Amino acid sequence: MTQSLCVEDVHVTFKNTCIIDGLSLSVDDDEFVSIVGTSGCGKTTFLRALGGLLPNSARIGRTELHGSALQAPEPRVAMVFQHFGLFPWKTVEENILYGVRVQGRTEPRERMERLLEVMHLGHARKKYPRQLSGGMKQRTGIARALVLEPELLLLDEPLSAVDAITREVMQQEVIELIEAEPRTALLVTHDLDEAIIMSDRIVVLGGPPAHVVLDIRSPIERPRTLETVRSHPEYLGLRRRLWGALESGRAAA
Ligand SMILES: Nc1ncnc2c1ncn2[C@@H]1O[C@H](COP(=O)(O)OP(=O)(O)OP(=O)(O)O)[C@@H](O)[C@H]1O
Repeated sequence: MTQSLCVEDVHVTFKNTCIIDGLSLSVDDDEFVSIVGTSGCGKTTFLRALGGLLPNSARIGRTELHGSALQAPEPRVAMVFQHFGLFPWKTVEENILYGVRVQGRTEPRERMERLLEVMHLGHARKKYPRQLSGGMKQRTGIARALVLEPELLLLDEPLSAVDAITREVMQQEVIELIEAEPRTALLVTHDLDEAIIMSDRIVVLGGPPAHVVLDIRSPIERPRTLETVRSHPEYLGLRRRLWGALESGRAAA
């Protein structure tokens, strides 16, 4: 496996408060890694550091994607946000194509059509975000990131604002998308089951300040479905280990 993302000794400080204290992580090409940790430990801050969304004065350390530094938002990296981040005055189709247009790239019409189809958004392509359910908004957010074919996909609790049933359906959809089109991805989630179902590897952060408590490769191989993961003999043991690490991360903070 080739290394895709390399994070070395990253520190983030806001107004003299240390939020991330020397975090290092390397991620292989096409590896799907989940980051879990108790509320406020610094997970979103870590993703924002990778997405180039923090002022350079707030962070030090090395963040590289395929050997070149990540310091500012760039086309190689796409982020999906918890609260969708859609432009209310643009239709589904316009939202999906926004990044492509900003980058001055040729519109990948065929790719967009395929994403509209797999994300069940074809019928809603001319609708505005106010006319969509939470699930449809987030499908649009995910399609907008994937249409860019990013080298690194950052997902910040993308499914936490949708109801439990939609969440499970979308977990499966995202798994299928990633399995059909492998991609290096980091997912921040509070949900241990979501992390287990979606990931090749799970990193538990303690804090603040954020630090790695456990970094574990999943014993449950792809292809994963909700069904096969929950009935897997290693599932409960893995869940217990993650839970223990979360508790110790909180205790040490
Ligand atoms: N721009 C900022 N200025 C000052 N403090 C900040 C800023 N952004 C985040 N913080 C602080 O950094 C800490 C970590 O926040 P962060 O959102 O990264 O945690 P999190 O683990 O993602 O939390 P949650 O799971 O609740 O979303 C918090 O104490 C937060 O108040």
